[in-house]
Amino acid sequence: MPPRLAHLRTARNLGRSFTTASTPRPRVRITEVGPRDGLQNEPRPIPLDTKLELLSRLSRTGLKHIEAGSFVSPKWVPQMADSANIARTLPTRAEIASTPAGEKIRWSYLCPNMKGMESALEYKVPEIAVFLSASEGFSKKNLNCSINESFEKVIPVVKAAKAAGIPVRGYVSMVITCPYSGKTPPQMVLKVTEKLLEMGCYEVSLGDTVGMGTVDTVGTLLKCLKEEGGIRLEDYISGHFHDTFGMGIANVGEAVKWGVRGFDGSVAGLGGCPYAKGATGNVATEDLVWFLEGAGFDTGVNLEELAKIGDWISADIGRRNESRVGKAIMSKVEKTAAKGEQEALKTINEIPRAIPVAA
Ligand SMILES: CC(C)(COP(=O)([O-])OP(=O)([O-])OC[C@H]1O[C@@H](n2cnc3c(N)ncnc32)[C@H](O)[C@@H]1OP(=O)([O-])[O-])[C@@H](O)C(=O)NCCC(=O)NCCSC(=O)C[C@@](C)(O)CC(=O)[O-]
Repeated sequence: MPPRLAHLRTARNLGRSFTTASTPRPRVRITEVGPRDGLQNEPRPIPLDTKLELLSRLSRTGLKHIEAGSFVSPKWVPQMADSANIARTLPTRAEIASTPAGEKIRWSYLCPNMKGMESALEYKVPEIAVFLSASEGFSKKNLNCSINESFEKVIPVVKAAKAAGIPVRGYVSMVITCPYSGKTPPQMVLKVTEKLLEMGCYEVSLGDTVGMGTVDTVGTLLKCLKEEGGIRLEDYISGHFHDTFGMGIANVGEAVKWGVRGFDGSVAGLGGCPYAKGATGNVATEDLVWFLEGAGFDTGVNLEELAKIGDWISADIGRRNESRVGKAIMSKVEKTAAKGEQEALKTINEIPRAIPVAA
């Protein structure tokens, strides 16, 4: 059998075993980045109340890892200037501390340096993320320093977080290609990823910041991390795919094939990066959940609720809902709305939750 078909057979077999009634479906980790990555690039100021409402609604979907804000310079990213208010307010709202299943929600905040870390410590945030680049050009644009200098800045941040018992997630940006430096060598991504893991990040999220990755380039990168770096992709790597070229979900599929079990999504596909012109949002979380559930995984996320949130936030901030799955679900809701709420819900629930890959 040619290698491509052999791979399809593996996927089918996986789909079958995942959907056997007696075996629990394997879990995937989803990090919702909409309130941070999604909103940080919005040109108009978004009221704090809208952000809090978004976080509150997301907390009721089953998502348990949500990026709530960013302790960065307000001159650089004005939209995130109210992150301290968010960090101060969230712990006062007991009703959104846990998912509907009772799991504690991990609100996370970006911290580029010790000044950001001071805020994280002041507000006792549950988690932080540090972010570096695999390309020198983007490092300069995004962090105003070289890759080596950015390491010097995050080492004390990670140390301080560990001393305070705060888990740290790492990001590597421009893992495939960079608008300033060109193609990123996978070995460079490996080097930065290894350093972040050695420092003590519990996982590293690989950012295809400009969404130019394809299944081939993503596969080549993951092969390098796995085979040259010996990194256990299922435990230590998440995929952070922007959907600028419409390849996001295809790249998630490729990453799943390589064993990656963590993915970032942004509700309604909100987003872009202030220092990567033309980059659009992440893979929409609705699309991610649909795809992963369809492949036999358990995301723990209520897709209908998520679709409603995507619809609401897009309308509220005046942008297009970029989630095709979200729009499809909402059109079902609208079409059946005349029949009453119960009927509408029944129709949504008819959408297959887990489509076996083998079907
Ligand atoms: C990193 C810096 C701060 C360096 O910025 P800088 O200008 O080199 O830093 P500085 O130390 O010289 O400080 C300059 C001013 O910023 C202040 N400052 C300094 N640090 C902070 C802080 N933490 N919080 C609040 N204020 C801060 C500092 O106090 C000072 O204020 P001034 O004296 O001029 O009034 C700056 O470049 C910055 O904030 N950049 C923003 C980067 C960013 O947020 N980018 C978007 C997120 S990354 C991303 O989206 C990619 C990702 C993660 O999603 C993955 C992917 O898709 O690839």
